[in-house]
Amino acid sequence: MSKKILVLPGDGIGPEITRQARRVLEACREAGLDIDIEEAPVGGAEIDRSGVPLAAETLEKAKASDAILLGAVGGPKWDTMPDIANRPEKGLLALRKELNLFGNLRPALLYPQLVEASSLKPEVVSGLDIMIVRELTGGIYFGQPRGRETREDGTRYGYNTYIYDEHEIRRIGRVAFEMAQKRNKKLCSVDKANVLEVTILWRDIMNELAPEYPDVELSHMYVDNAAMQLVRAPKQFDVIVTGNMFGDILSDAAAMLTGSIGMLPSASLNESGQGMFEPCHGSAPDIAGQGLANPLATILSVAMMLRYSLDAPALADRIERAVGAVLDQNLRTADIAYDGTRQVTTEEMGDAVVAAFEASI
Ligand SMILES: NC(=O)c1ccc[n+]([C@@H]2O[C@H](COP(=O)([O-])OP(=O)(O)OC[C@H]3O[C@@H](n4cnc5c(N)ncnc54)[C@H](O)[C@@H]3O)[C@@H](O)[C@H]2O)c1
Ligand SMILES: CC(C)[C@H](C(=O)O)[C@@H](O)C(=O)O
Ligand SMILES: [Mg+2]
Repeated sequence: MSKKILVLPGDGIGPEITRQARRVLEACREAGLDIDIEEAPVGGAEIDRSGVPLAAETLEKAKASDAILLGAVGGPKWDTMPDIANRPEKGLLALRKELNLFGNLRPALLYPQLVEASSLKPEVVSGLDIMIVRELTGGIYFGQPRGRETREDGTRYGYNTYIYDEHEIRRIGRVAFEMAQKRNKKLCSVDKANVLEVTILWRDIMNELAPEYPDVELSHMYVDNAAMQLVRAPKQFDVIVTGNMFGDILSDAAAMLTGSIGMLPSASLNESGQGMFEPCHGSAPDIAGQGLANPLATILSVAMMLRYSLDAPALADRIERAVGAVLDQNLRTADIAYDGTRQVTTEEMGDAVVAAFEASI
């Protein structure tokens, strides 16, 4: 039976980058992948259409899909909406929560052709290959109580709750240990256990899991130090596991090691292997509609979809090789261009990846 793919372009550069990624998906269909592709609005685009960031019928379609490809949501047009619970980002968070996509994989891999595009020295980043495993459906993003209120004396205050229970920590811990087993067998758990009780529990649970994975070397690091180490000596890391908010921040920092935020794909998975695949970056309103956006993070997210949700690892390899081939041809979107390379538009980059994909076997 055909696998169902739901494409949610979203806002800003979302439609531009998903258009190119969808072409790669269609090239996979030509190559024999049995898929049906459907598209729906989400985020600001859906607010403009129906008043809410995620329509009930889109959520139902998402639940019934084998995999979802999402561009990005949000933008200045909706940033002043007073009710944060109805902003574009809420559509994305609701999808993650409703589909129970707790396991977020964010691989920061430096293509050797992009060593010079990174803002760090070549010797610091060359050969970089890190996997950040971010917990995605809990922590301070979803903890209750939360709100903004005003005291009797007129002082306004806001609050959120940073909470994890041991089951949530254990299940993301297992994802990370298993990932480390398939890689270089080093796992660094990032927390703030010197200050926050919730992360003392996080550290305890990681330590409790460790004996089940004797081949994996577990270490712990405070998040402030981890941010520093990521730019000082990133190659010390293999797999990093951390909570929702720390993972959000550290993955953007890791993105720059790979040359650009436009290079970092992601997979968000639930226990049954269903997944949502999206670039780590946002809707980039500053460059939207100008053909400047790098579609490679989204295209590489399609590769992750094939590997993690559609059981088509050979096609995933083929997409990743096609991206390498395009970089070998010296083609670069603006964010990764430098002297001696040829700057291309979002669409030209898509053309080149599709051509390289079709030319390979
Ligand atoms: N997953 C998502 O949907 C997601 C993720 C992050 C931010 N957002 C939303 O996006 C909006 C903008 O957020 P922001 O500016 O903080 O972050 P952003 O990631 O959208 O942009 C940060 C910077 O990186 C650049 N950039 C991002 N993606 C790029 C690409 N593919 N190619 C070239 N350059 C790229 C942008 O031009 C900008 O200068 C906000 O509304 C935010 O909430 C959405
Ligand atoms: C848009 C926002 C809700 C989202 C997050 O914070 O998770 C984004 O920054 C990301 O990294 O996917
Ligand atoms: Mg983010």
